[in-house]
Amino acid sequence: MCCRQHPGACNCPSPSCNSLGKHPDGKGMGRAGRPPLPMRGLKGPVFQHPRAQRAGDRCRAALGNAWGTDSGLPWVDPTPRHASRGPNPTVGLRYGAQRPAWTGDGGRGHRQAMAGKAHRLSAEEREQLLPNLRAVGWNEVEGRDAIFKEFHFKDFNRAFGFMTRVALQAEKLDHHPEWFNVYNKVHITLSTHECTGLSERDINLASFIEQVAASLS
Ligand SMILES: C[C@H](O)[C@H](O)[C@H]1CNC2=NC(N)=NC(=O)C2=N1
Repeated sequence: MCCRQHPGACNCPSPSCNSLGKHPDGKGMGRAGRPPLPMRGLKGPVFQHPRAQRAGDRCRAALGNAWGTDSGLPWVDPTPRHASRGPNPTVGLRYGAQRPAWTGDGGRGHRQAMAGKAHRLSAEEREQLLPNLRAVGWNEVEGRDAIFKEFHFKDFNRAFGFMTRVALQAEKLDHHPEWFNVYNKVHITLSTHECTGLSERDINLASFIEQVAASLS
């Protein structure tokens, strides 16, 4: 079948019709007659911010300030742990504000957003932000102002897929993890060179990493 209007063996009148399901009227069905799959990846409901009113508003509300909310508090996804989207609550969310699609400027804006001088998190900021990360397995590194987490995946493909997604975002943010991979394990350390310690950038990247890991588990 090439499309719904031409079920059975492909016998469309058009020579351009092929097994990819391109209908002669130009309305390609995508995958051999089936409707296109919904967008996979990070655009799903996991990003739904509690203050987003419509589906298209995902996390726009997180643009408010550095901590992702107007209240000054970090945002934690209220979805319970047992819910189907995965085991981890969402921490932070500032990275959402840096997605190029939302800045509408091809990503320059979010790079600029990262360009301001990074500062080491204050004691108050740490009190506010680190418990959320600790709750999902991030720990402070002994003898260094950094956070660390070990991720385990089903196999190498998933581990490498995870790293690829994180790498692309890291490059966009101009903020890169220190990491180690062997087969299905990925160890990640986050710290900011610029201020020789933990900054908001690490919290944001950790938050993004959590989302990616949750989407793959
Ligand atoms: C020159 C370049 O912008 C800087 O070295 C960026 C690149 N990636 C980075 N990654 C991390 N983790 N911390 C930084 O301060 C940092 N700075």
